[in-house]
Amino acid sequence: MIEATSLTKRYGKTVAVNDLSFTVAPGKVTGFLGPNGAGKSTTMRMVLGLDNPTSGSVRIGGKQYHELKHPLRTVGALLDAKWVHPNRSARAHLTWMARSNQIPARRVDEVLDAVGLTSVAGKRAGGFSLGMSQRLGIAGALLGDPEVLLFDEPVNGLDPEGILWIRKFMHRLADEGRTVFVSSHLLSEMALTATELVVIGKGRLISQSSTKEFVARASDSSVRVRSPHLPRLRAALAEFGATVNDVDDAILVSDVDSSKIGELAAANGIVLHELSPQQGSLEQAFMQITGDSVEYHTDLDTEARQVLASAAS
Ligand SMILES: Nc1ncnc2c1ncn2[C@@H]1O[C@H](COP(=O)(O)OP(=O)(O)OP(=O)(O)O)[C@@H](O)[C@H]1O
Repeated sequence: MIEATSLTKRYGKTVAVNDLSFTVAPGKVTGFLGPNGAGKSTTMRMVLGLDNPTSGSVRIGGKQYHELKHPLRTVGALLDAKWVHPNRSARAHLTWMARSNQIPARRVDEVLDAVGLTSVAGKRAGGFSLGMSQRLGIAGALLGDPEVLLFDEPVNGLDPEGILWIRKFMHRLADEGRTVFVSSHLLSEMALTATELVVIGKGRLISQSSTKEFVARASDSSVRVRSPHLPRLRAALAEFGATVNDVDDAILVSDVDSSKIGELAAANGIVLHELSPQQGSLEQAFMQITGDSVEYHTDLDTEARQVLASAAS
């Protein structure tokens, strides 16, 4: 369990994290979502005691990082996959980490096996692909067999196979009962990976909920309706206070749900050929909810377009 309470971090005039409170529960993958510069990395660094909060606190299993007796046995993290001496082999790197943290050497082979790096364990880490480096970073995070795991943008730059591997691995760790907290600015990716979402913008909490709830709350709640009696239906809906917009051969009805539209149509003897609530995407939800909190609109718009384009292709 991770608990942040009124967490605030200032760098000079920049407020990177602003009065942020959230909890991350065990047994689930919780996504930490926000556009670039929202404060995700700063928050993760504070969880890990790498940066001190200006005010507020963050606790892991009830303790601040510096109060943990065996930090690596409580919390493991992947912040920067390339943080490895390039001439060291994967095994030598992990052995060095294990030794300096009083972790038994046999754990090295266990974690190499867990991330599928056994066959290349003797090779120079400097020659690893990004995907292999991410696996090595994850192996390092798992060395102390910790209950809590933090991953900062773990799929950045990975190919589809690497992304799928990381996603499955996160689910496996959560199924083992661990607390898995993973940051990303990739909205579609988080929809597939996380069941819970902590969403921030400009350092502030925008929402904490299940991914499903987040999408439902913000998604376009309009209903698409087709009918051979559109003028009569339009009149009945207008009387009920609904907002109606024309699209192709249908109308999009807002402010009234689909069951009410069906009842109104039946009460007026109107035939319906289609009555379909419109499902919003995580991208729409994110854009709608983050709204003004987005610091770099242009970046986010470009990014959202890319995500939507890749999802559609
Ligand atoms: N060491 C620092 N000194 C000064 N400003 C910083 C420092 N670290 C972060 N910031 C600023 O704090 C804000 C939040 O940055 P942070 O890196 O935490 O965001 P992020 O959500 O992780 O974004 P990204 O995905 O781009 O890394 C940004 O405005 C950033 O410029």
